[in-house]
Amino acid sequence: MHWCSVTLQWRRKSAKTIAIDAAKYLEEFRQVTLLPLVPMIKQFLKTQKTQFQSLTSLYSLLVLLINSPNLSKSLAKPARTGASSSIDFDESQVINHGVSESIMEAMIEGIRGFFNLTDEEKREFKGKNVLDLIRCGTSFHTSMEKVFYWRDYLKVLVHPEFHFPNKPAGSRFVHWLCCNCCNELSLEYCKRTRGVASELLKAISQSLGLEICYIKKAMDLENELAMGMPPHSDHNLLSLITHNGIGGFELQQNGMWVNIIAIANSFLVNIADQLEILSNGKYKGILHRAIINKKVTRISLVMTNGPSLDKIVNSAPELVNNGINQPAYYGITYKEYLQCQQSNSLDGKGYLDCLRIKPYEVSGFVFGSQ
Ligand SMILES: O=C(O)CCC(=O)C(=O)O
Ligand SMILES: [Fe+2]
Repeated sequence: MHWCSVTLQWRRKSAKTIAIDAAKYLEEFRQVTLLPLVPMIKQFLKTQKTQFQSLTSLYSLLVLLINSPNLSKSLAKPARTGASSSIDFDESQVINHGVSESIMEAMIEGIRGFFNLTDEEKREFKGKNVLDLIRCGTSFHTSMEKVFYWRDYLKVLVHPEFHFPNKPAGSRFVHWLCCNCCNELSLEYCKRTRGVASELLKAISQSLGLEICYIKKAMDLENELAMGMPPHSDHNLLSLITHNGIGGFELQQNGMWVNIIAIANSFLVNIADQLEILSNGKYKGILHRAIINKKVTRISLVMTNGPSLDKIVNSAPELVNNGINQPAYYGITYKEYLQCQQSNSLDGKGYLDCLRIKPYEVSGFVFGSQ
């Protein structure tokens, strides 16, 4: 591919960090509506290490930013970055990279199109969790900031899975799930910039006196595997799974992902979340994922068996009312569970974690106390 043979040129330039003091901003720009400083992200950030661990190839996030047109009037002094003794990537530029000017310009225009959407239109992408697949918002972490940043952002996970907003409608910029996405601008841009990053990492390996592919190998970037399904446990009681013999069904054991080689004509049986609740945690919803590769088509049939939709699933009284064990989960209907789990991005056992009762919440009883 042509971006593999880019010649790299480095040019140093001083970096600017743009910061605006909110009070000063108010004074100078009373006519401009102030962005809400109300915390937008108060939600509990779940530990989502699994998602990081699971990504077997370069984890790429595309961050698109737009700044206020009046920004320059109230710039704080550009922050000085610390003295650098080696190449500082915040201060470097690469040219002759092979990504065409037209793609770069069209991306900039596409970004403008996204940020010109009304708040209502963007609402569905408003961010909650750091690892959301698509997340837009304002500033950086508004509930923590004394100085806030006059920028709106859109962050999308673009590799190993490609995600992109489907708005503004009709734009080449957007990701149409239903058509051949290979021609799409944003996908093309991401592929090419990832290629540039890959070349830079080779150059950096060499500059450190290491073998050319050292960083790629050390960071597992060579792996051609892609995520078929990220780590999750199933929402139901029991799942029965069968495959076309390609493998790729993986379970986590002692912190490692293990590929399960299925016996011919067998079903893989997955204990799922409702069984974990019912058994009060004696059975655990199995954390699993599916891995695919570029070469072969993988087919799986997953038969999920769950309770009735309106059934409130609680831990079985026989397992909790014996004076020793306490209920470990809040009960909700299977329907609610399903709706919540399926309308959020899959993140390990995140949703089940929300239903876990913390020891001090059980009728004032604190485990370990007399
Ligand atoms: O494709 C597979 O092997 C598993 C798919 C899966 O985990 C699911 O659909 O919940
Ligand atoms: Fe599953």
